[in-house]
Amino acid sequence: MRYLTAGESHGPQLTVIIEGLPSRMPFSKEKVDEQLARRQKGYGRGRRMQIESDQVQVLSGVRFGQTTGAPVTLVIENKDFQHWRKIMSLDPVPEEAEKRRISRPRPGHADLNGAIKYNHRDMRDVLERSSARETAARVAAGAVARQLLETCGIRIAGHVVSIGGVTAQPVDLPLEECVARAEASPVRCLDPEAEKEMIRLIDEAKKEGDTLGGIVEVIVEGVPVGLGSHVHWDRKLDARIAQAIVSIQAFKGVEIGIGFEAARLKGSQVHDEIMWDESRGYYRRTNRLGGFEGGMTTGEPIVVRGVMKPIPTLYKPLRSVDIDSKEPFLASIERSDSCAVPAACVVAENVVAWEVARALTEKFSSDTMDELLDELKRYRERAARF
Ligand SMILES: Cc1cc2nc3c(=O)[nH]c(=O)nc-3n(C[C@H](O)[C@H](O)[C@H](O)COP(=O)(O)O)c2cc1C
Ligand SMILES: C=C(O[C@@H]1CC(C(=O)O)=C[C@@H](OP(=O)(O)O)[C@H]1O)C(=O)O
Repeated sequence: MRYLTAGESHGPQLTVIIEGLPSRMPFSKEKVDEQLARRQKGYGRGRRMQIESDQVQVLSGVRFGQTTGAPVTLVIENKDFQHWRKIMSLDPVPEEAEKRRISRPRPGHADLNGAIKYNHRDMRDVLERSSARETAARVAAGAVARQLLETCGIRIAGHVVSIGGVTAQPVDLPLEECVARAEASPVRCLDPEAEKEMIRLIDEAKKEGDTLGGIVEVIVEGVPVGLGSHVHWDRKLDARIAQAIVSIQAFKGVEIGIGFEAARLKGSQVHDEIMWDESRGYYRRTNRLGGFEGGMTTGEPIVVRGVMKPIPTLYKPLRSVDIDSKEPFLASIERSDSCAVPAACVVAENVVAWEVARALTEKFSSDTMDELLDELKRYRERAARF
């Protein structure tokens, strides 16, 4: 399974082409739209989210509620495009291009590196594609992968662990309860006390023209043992998930299970003892390693965390240099979010869903959904008897 995304933040639309899905997989446009709507929510977002109401148009690969096995094309309209027609024109509009040219790169954004690399004197040509608007397309692809996982009995949830240094107390709840609590929280946080403080901090940062980052956690339950492989670096599923997380705009770090904490603990405090009983087969007494050993799933829940830096566009801008005059200036101000951690949590869930679904289709015959389900069932039985 693979996909490509295309589209600019203020261009007419985003496009995703997904290739390699099994045929005869149940496909619901509503379920994709549901994930897109979740991504648009979250306390701390800017005015753009009031303009957009993301929904997919399904242009290929689906018929009568099922995939056909052909590439699936999804399109998401940028409603904001109507305000940017001149600025995003395909034809030359020299006076407009000069008037709206961005020459003051924002620290922390792709502006300057991208302008030098692609030789653009107008940094909008970089900004438009580096923008996290593209995450809508990735969530759409992930939402399709999620439907594959659902059919295989694999469930996924995400929540916000911290914002601006305020950390939620850990909770030990069934997955469904986590989902319900996260959905009800404006910051997708499971701890009501931390939630209040996070909201206060976001308001404060916004008032000061500043921004906040944080940490999100994604949990996947019901995965069979042995997805991914120890035999080669680019088949390790934990590594693929790490790449998927760090590829989300503004994500700077990733932890699997206890992650960085493992550095200060002894082996006896880190590794998960192996147990067996008649009803469960093999299982781990604990799950500190977040469901992975040797790049393969252990069958315990996958637990992965991602660290998001604060949004780089500041209403109280940092110093930068104008690329025309080379004079110091305050960086450009673009309309912006003050905290997008809750929204990014939904992105993280969906990019993880994609990687797990891809690993499933690599392990099992997956031309058709029936073959995949059949092999998965037999494999689960074999693993239990092993
Ligand atoms: C959901 C989401 C929303 C974002 N919103 C903004 C924003 O409004 N303004 C901004 O400057 N950066 C925003 N970012 C982050 C930038 O897109 C990102 O920092 C930039 O592309 C540079 O990439 P890097 O931080 O990964 O190096 C957002 C990121 C995500 C995941
Ligand atoms: C459009 C989205 O996020 C955008 C991501 C983003 C950035 O620089 O990454 C900057 C902002 O764009 P704008 O200036 O148009 O408001 C965000 O709104 C979205 O998430 O759908």
